[in-house]
Amino acid sequence: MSVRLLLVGGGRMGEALLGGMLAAGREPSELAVAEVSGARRTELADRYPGVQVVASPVAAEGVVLATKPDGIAAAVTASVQAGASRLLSVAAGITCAAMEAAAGGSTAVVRAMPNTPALVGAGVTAIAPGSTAGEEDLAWAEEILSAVGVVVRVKETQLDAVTGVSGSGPAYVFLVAEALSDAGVLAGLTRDLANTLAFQTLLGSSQLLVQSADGPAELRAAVTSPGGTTAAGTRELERAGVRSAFLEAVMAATERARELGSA
Ligand SMILES: NC(=O)C1=CN([C@@H]2O[C@H](COP(=O)(O)OP(=O)(O)OC[C@H]3O[C@@H](n4cnc5c(N)ncnc54)[C@H](OP(=O)(O)O)[C@@H]3O)[C@@H](O)[C@H]2O)C=CC1
Ligand SMILES: O=C(O)[C@@H]1CCC=N1
Repeated sequence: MSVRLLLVGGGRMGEALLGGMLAAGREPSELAVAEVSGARRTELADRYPGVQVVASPVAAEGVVLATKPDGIAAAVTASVQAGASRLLSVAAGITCAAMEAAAGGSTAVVRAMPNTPALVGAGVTAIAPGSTAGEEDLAWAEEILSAVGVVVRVKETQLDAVTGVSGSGPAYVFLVAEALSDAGVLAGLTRDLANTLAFQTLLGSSQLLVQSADGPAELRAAVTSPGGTTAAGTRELERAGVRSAFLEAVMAATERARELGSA
């Protein structure tokens, strides 16, 4: 009997999607994971009882491809041979045209760029259709991905930039969290206390940003008292080129996504 959804590649992103979908109420028996690593299969089977964990693709109504970009073509071929008629890839850089060529038929392809906060239902994913994918295929992808966060539709040409901003973005935020905590320790706080302050500050600021009618510049102004502590701290961030570093980071990640697609 075929499962409703097969995930090919049970690594970090694959597990984030799997965990997010289960937390959102998907039945484990609807899901299967194909994963080449035996050790990883054991981990996944232990962590997600009821989900079928296999070494290679099995028959499924739809397939989510979450291998590394250089493994996508082979995973497409294996999934189509196992009977998939609809594919959703989360791989950075790999174009719909490349996947359609590997599928070699009328398989509908949707390309997506999610991020790991999917694991806690707070992801954001951009999706774009391949040449034969229609409204039903996009709605199918949205149903899967909206279980783990916000979904937006974009043009495929925008997906490499999306990768630079939100696909890779959690890593930049975690780096900020580490740095803020390290700074607290430098200023004399214990690590536990510095972590609590840094992490809750990121969480609270994000919630304020999405709930407020004000944008980031207004919210930052509200923290910055004339002649006060925040202005003194912000001067150091500007002096160190933090704003420019973010611009360069996103451009470098966007360019790397393009390279992965042309390799
Ligand atoms: N991590 C992230 O935050 C995000 C990742 N992505 C995309 O998700 C994809 C996966 O990334 P990530 O999870 O970080 O990588 P991982 O290396 O953690 O996961 C990939 C997994 O797929 C396995 N695998 C490789 N080939 C096959 C195959 N043919 N069949 C089944 N399993 C296979 C790998 O095994 P082995 O290691 O033994 O090869 C590995 O366990 C990438 O394409 C990436 O661009 C997209 C958005 C965010
Ligand atoms: O680092 C990567 O290539 C993947 C794609 C986006 C986030 N992680």
